[in-house]
Amino acid sequence: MKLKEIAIGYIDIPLVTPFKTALRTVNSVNDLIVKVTAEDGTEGYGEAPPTAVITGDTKESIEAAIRYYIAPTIKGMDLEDLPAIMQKLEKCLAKNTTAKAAVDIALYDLYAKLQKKPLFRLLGEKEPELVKTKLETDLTISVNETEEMVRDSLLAVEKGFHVLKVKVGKGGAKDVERIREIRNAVGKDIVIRVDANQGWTREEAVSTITAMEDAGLGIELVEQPVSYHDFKGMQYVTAQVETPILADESVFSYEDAVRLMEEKGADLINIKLMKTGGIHEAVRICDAADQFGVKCMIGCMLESKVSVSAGVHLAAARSCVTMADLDGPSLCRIDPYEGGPVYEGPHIFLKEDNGIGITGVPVKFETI
Ligand SMILES: C[C@H](N)C(=O)N[C@H](CCC(=O)O)C(=O)O
Ligand SMILES: [Mg+2]
Repeated sequence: MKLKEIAIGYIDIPLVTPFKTALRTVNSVNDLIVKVTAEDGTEGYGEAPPTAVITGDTKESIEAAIRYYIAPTIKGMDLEDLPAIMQKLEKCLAKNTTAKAAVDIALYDLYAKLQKKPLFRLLGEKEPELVKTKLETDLTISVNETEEMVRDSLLAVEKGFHVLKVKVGKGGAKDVERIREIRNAVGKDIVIRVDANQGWTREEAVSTITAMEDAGLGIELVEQPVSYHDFKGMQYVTAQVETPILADESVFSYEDAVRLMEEKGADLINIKLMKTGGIHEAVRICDAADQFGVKCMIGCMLESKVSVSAGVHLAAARSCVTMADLDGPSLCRIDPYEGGPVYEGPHIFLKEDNGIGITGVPVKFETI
């Protein structure tokens, strides 16, 4: 069966509240959606969020990569030979991981549908007895003035979330105050993970995390304390503090992940499909994490339910994935799609529908 057609369109979904990190502020999810169609009319969907501050990929660069490089390279290829398509996708242009991820996800969705299997069952064939059918995601608390963050944290707990991913990285001493006040408000049973999004220097990271430890704030982990450039800084912070360090912006590829695990640049890895260029490379990172005995998070950018669902399927399929930061759909004001994993507060339920499970995508597509 050949890949007959590739089409693109856009979705624009307002957020419940502005999303604020040490790197950016965003008010809506404005993403490119990809549709791939097989000769028999079966369709697969993918999504590309332009997260320029992390991946370097903009709306314009994503569209150009798919329109002028990826689509002409893979159109007409044999869908039964997915590895061959993935190799062409990887090699037709360097970097551009977001555009590659959107197409990779759409192809996996289509491939699993043609195999008549849910994607998580297909990806979980290595260890079928360990496949999960239910996940729990955290909810992100944007970085703001402390009072607002406390209010948002209490609201999240009221909605049933047990794990908060609190954005910091805007002044070490202020960050300790933010976490202290949130801990006082939510109590000791709520899990707090902290994401600095590269906002600290090495020294600031160590003093800030140590202050949180000394104050007994019970932090589960700290994500990406220093710049993604600063590998030695990641090693330094990981060695100096007790709290586990999770690498996010430092790890895009399999090679990044292996170096980090070999050279102790972090204790844990946040795998995001938009950094890896899709499921294909993310699976390789999971295989490496299995070998090193390192636990992973599957995370997302600010994305809606098409691509986040692909992350959900991968998280369900692999036992090295013990943490989910897959709250994109929870941050959106509406869910415009039909089908896909079911979100109920913090819980995500996998269904046995073929592929990713998304059936209705309200987007005006242009065939390219
Ligand atoms: C949305 C997710 N919970 C998250 O916080 N992801 C960020 C990057 C999001 C973005 O800027 O689009 C992260 O883990 O750093
Ligand atoms: Mg992060």
